[in-house]
Amino acid sequence: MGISAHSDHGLLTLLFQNGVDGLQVMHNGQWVTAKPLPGSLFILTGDQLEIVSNGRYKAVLHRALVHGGQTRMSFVSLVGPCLDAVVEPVLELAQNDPQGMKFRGIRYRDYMEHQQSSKMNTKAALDIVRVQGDILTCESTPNSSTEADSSGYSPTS
Ligand SMILES: O=C(O)CCC(=O)C(=O)O
Ligand SMILES: [Fe+2]
Repeated sequence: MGISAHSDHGLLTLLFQNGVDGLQVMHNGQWVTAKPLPGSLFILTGDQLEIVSNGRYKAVLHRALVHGGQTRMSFVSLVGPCLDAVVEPVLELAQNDPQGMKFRGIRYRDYMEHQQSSKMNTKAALDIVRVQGDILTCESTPNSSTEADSSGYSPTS
């Protein structure tokens, strides 16, 4: 099974492959084949980890290619917060970052629905929460679930 370039919506993804190449990760602007070592698990960083770490941990862009002749199997387990959790950068990380808060808070369920309803397109889903231009300072940043709720975000817009 193949899948086009994307990052996963959760915190971490555990991935176990059957030994047939196909998984590639973007590294320094190039696709690199992540060779499955026998008995090993791959752990991929996801979008929620990028948000909560204020961008310190980047969600890894990855894809899977299929090869004729060999059957490739991959078992995927996504680890994420509970669906109603509002995910936002850890305050201390944002305070220590010269760029301040890089993401707005969002309910995980809304983020997931947004990502699933859009065309799988690299890491574009993160743009819905990315703070652009008007960099927020930690003092003025919505940092509670009630403020995040009133952000005007709509998963279908
Ligand atoms: O086929 C793979 O190994 C990757 C699957 C994947 O990226 C996903 O399910 O999100
Ligand atoms: Fe994935």
